[in-house]
Amino acid sequence: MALINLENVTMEFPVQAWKSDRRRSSKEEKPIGGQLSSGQSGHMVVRALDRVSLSLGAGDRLALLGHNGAGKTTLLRVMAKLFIPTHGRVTIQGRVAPLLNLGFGMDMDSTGYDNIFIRGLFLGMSKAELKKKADAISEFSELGEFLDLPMRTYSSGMRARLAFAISTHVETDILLLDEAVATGDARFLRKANEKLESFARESKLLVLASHSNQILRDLCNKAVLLEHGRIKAFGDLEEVIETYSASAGVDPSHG
Ligand SMILES: Nc1ncnc2c1ncn2[C@@H]1O[C@H](COP(=O)(O)OP(=O)(O)OP(=O)(O)O)[C@@H](O)[C@H]1O
Repeated sequence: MALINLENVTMEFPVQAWKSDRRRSSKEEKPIGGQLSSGQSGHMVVRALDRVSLSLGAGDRLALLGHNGAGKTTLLRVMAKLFIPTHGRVTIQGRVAPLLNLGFGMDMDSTGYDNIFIRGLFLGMSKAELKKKADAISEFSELGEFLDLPMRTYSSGMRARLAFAISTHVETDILLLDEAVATGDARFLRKANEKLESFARESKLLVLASHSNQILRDLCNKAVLLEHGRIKAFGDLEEVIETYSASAGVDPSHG
């Protein structure tokens, strides 16, 4: 079973007392960020998502498009239940694998090998499942003897390799992906991208945020365009890419 249902979801972040005398002419103004305003309590808030309603089921591979700060990552985090929305309802059915922040659920003082179990359990895998998969994960990470050393001794690329290897070996119904997760050296990056593609194709429901039309075209069949936290367009991927490209004044065949 794979289902995501969002009803009127609004996400506001309180921000420090904020005062800006900046004035921008409408000519200069480019879309950026969520909506800055005064919230119900009178404190300043950034409204990152504004009454978002969305219903997704098995077979849907949704691309999230939008300018910097449009709300893509916030939406993924709400779907992963890492953020509880300020208003609205989120219903998720099925096992969720969030590939949003690869560092979540890792213990820097434990060895790389132990972290396979720590992060694997955090992602919802059972001990028995992890025992079966530990060798494949170790092999995919290519960390060899380094797996017996504490993670704090790893370079950031080595940490990313291990986190990536663990996350992509989870059996899942729903995969939530932020494009920024694939990292490492050039050779590992190629291998990581191939793994990501096969992982995305196997998962029943995929939501992917990316600024690369090529990646979105490879993996997705539907799209949402967000603008200042609101859904501006939803539907066929090519049509939404066209709408976004037209509003940003760029060629849809690029990127
Ligand atoms: N923890 C936070 N505290 C305050 N504001 C936040 C927080 N997280 C996100 N925001 C704000 O919410 C808005 C949406 O941010 P989000 O990261 O979801 O955008 P995005 O579409 O993923 O952007 P990008 O393409 O640049 O990664 C932005 O205005 C951002 O400043």
